Amino acid sequence: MFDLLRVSGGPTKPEIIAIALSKMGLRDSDRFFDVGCGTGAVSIEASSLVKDLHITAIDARKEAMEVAEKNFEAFKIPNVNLVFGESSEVIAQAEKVDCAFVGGSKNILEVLDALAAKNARSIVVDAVRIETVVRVIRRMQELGIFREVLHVMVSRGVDLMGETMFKPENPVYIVVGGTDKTN
Ligand SMILES: C[S@@+](CC[C@H](N)C(=O)[O-])C[C@H]1O[C@@H](n2cnc3c(N)ncnc32)[C@H](O)[C@@H]1O
Repeated sequence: MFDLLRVSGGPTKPEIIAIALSKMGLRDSDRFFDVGCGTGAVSIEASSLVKDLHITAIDARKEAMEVAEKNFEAFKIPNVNLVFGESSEVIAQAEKVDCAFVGGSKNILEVLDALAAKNARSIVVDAVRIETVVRVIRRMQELGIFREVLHVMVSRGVDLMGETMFKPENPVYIVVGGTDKTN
């Protein structure tokens, strides 16, 4: 997982992916959308959790597409549909969406509207800007799909003269919603 090829903005930190996917409640054969997939790290981890996951990984950057494609090949991820374009438009064309991880904030309100229109069971948004978090919470509340919001801080141990100190990473907000209120 940590030999991933990188692209700016990614990969999402493994600890954040772990929390986000624990909130997702993936099930076998789900149709999972990785919105703003970047390196594809979230899809790669998600595919290890359940059987027969159908992944649609979307990004609007060519360089992210190239990196994600190589990572999916290297990690032998089956059932991935890698799509270049604007996520809200791609989601609107989809037949079914069970779960979505949203790691890109462009057109976030349109993305949420499109996911809600598909009755997505679980939507997990990862954001670092507080303005994005507020917009996402408000829209999810308007759509009747808001579940919870988390503020996650991770400090990583680093060597300091042969001993260990902790260096904090920037806080990340995880907003959880969807039609399923039980997770
Ligand atoms: C922070 S990076 C995502 C990192 C990714 N989760 C990973 O682990 O590598 C955000 C990505 O979302 C993409 N993005 C943002 N908004 C988008 C949208 N509306 N549609 C498609 N891609 C989008 C950006 O191009 C960027 O590659």
